[in-house]
Amino acid sequence: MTTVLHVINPATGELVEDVKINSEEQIKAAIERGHRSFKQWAKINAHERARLLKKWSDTIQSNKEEIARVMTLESGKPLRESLGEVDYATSYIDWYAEESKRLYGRTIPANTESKRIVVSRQPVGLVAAITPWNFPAAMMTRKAAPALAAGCTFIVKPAEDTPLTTIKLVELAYEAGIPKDVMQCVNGYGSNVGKVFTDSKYIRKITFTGSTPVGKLLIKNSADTIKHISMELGGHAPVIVAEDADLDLAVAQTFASKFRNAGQTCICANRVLVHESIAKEFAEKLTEEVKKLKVGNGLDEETKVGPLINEKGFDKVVSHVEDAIDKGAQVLCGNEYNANREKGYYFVYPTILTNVNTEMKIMQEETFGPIVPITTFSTLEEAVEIANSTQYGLASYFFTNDYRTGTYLYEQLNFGIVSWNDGNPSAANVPFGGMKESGLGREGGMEGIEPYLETKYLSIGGIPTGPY
Ligand SMILES: NC(=O)C1=CN([C@@H]2O[C@H](COP(=O)(O)OP(=O)(O)OC[C@H]3O[C@@H](n4cnc5c(N)ncnc54)[C@H](OP(=O)(O)O)[C@@H]3O)[C@@H](O)[C@H]2O)C=CC1
Ligand SMILES: O=C(O)CCCC(=O)O
Repeated sequence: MTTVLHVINPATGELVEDVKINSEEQIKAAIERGHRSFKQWAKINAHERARLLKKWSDTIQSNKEEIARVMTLESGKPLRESLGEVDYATSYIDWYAEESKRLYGRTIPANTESKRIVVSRQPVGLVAAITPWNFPAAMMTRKAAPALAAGCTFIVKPAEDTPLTTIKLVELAYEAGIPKDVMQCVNGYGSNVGKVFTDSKYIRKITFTGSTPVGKLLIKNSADTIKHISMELGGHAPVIVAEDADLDLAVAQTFASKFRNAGQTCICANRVLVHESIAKEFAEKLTEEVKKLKVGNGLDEETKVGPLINEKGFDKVVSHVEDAIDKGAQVLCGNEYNANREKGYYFVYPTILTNVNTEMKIMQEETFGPIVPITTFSTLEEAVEIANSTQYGLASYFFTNDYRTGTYLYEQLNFGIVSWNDGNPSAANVPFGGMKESGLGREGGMEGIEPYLETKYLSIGGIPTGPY
């Protein structure tokens, strides 16, 4: 039985570092420490918690280049994107440092003169987070920051492919003065650590970003101890380009959405629906841009698209492309690979497919790769029907300059995120999250701290109603 995780650079297949796997006993001991430290941490006043979070954010920023380099080495994303992710990660810490000071309660007018009613918020307790490999920094901080801001203690298990960024972020939290038992990191295989987390009575909340099947399992396994849960799961984002859309804007924003992190994001454009009158022009313009993308090692400054994370991800992407071609799709560019199973690297060249239909896997499942399937529609009703015909409900995009079309699409699309003429809706100040099988709860914005809080009310009776 192996005792380490081999962290592999997906651009070269070379070992970056070995990370020790924590034993079940070590994880349970970490959980107990997190539980014990909760009382103390919850008591610290909100301004002090905010100060420590701000210091953590500043400490991360002071180490930005080093963190970004580690992120690129373990995840393969282009260095410029890793640098951007460090900023994105600290934006959540900064946001929740401020929000911690605004966890207001309220009073309720009582139904008798002899009573007073006060409502307050308190932290849920020890929070366990399981994070994915596609955003190793931001997915951790957008869970850790609201947890700590609310007064919860926190324990995280990063993805086995990308533990190094998280380990570094936790070290920097200690450097910033956050107590060791308040934020902890444990490493191991998802199924093992996940079970220890869900079985523990000390963990009061599980927060997860990853695939829908694992999310469902965590929900089921959390039932025995009735944990709070937040689930940010898979997506299958439609892009609708209406007849009157600004075509250049639609092309540029679809491009931006699709190729971030080589298409390995849960909100990236997964199927593109273009009005039949402009589909040819849209596809040609997009192909022209896509052909310019340089695929390569993320450390190379020219690289715009890095490798896929691993063999499993590569196999899924290739199977979607092959299935589409078998069923009649045409390739406008791409459908080329530079992969070596023995050496362990998997590059997929950005691919555009047309003549796509809803029978193809690529139109039904999350692809997580740099592939753009384009299909056409003739009426908006038809576009909405295709867009909504999925079990997912995370992000959706549309392009139109007509406010009536925009209002109609916003109201009809069953997605937690609806993005109008905008390919990048992510930000720390907005409620990110999905409907249907894309998840439960929201991360970011004022909504993102709610899942870390319990509501408690105090009913005071016996208050004299006459002269005192
Ligand atoms: N919403 C999103 O942002 C993401 C969506 N996905 C989707 O999922 C697909 C598969 O990616 P994959 O990496 O396998 O996703 P997973 O859901 O398997 O991995 C995400 C996290 O969950 C952990 N995990 C895995 N199995 C369990 C388990 N039984 N109990 C508890 N935790 C577990 C993983 O740990 P470990 O790494 O040790 O397995 C990792 O930390 C992708 O192609 C994509 O479609 C993937 C990642 C992020
Ligand atoms: O893909 C994901 O799981 C993370 C969402 C990225 C974002 O916040 O934009």
